[in-house]
Amino acid sequence: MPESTDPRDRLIVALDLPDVGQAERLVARIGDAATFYKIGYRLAYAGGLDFAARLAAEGKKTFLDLKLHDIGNTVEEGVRSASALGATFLTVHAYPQTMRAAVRGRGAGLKILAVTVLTSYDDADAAEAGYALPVADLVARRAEQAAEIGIDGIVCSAAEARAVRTRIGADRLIVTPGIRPAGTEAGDQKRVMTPGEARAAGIDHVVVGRPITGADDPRAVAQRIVAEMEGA
Ligand SMILES: O=C(O)c1cc(=O)[nH]c(=O)n1[C@@H]1O[C@H](COP(=O)(O)O)[C@@H](O)[C@H]1O
Repeated sequence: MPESTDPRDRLIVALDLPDVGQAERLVARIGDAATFYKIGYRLAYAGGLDFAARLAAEGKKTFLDLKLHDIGNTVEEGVRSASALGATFLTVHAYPQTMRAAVRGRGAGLKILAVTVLTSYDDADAAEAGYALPVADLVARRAEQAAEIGIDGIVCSAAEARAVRTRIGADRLIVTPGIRPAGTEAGDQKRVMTPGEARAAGIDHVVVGRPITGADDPRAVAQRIVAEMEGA
């Protein structure tokens, strides 16, 4: 994908809020400081899909973070339904069967992102889930498979961005959650980097939720994150 010319597009604000009213108020407070919003299943199950379609109709970019994973037919048809919502990105888990189905169901204009290993996982969590590989190796393997299958972008930690880039080439996207401006709480995130470190590692977009949604001045935090990436 060609590089976006608007630096604000690099920041995706995760609208992990309990209802559409709160999401609307946050989007209004952030104003033109952000152009791209993620709707995950906290909001999606509370009217967020209609809200996402409205945001898209108003000219914002939207990311449906539904992390689909099911039998192929269900994923393919689910992706086909989601394609009608006017979103820019949709997530699926990076299992080969799931990724192939998502590519089959993808409509024009919708990019599929494959979630490799969640940023709340470290090696011990991966081992507990039954994986023999360390997280970095699992991310690399899934990124390679995603590229072979024709997935548009990878979700991983910024710590893996350089290794992922060598495996997926320049034309696929790297989208990284687990981003924390210096001095903010990591919370349940384990593989964390700052916005500037992530940008320097070659990511295309960062996803930031609580450091913005929980801020006294969310607009100012969004502006600082964009500026930090521009300076990186
Ligand atoms: O797919 C995602 O967006 C995602 C993948 C991942 O590995 N880790 C991760 O944190 N996310 C999402 O990114 C957002 C991060 O939120 P904060 O930790 O509040 O910044 C949440 O909405 C997560 O659901």
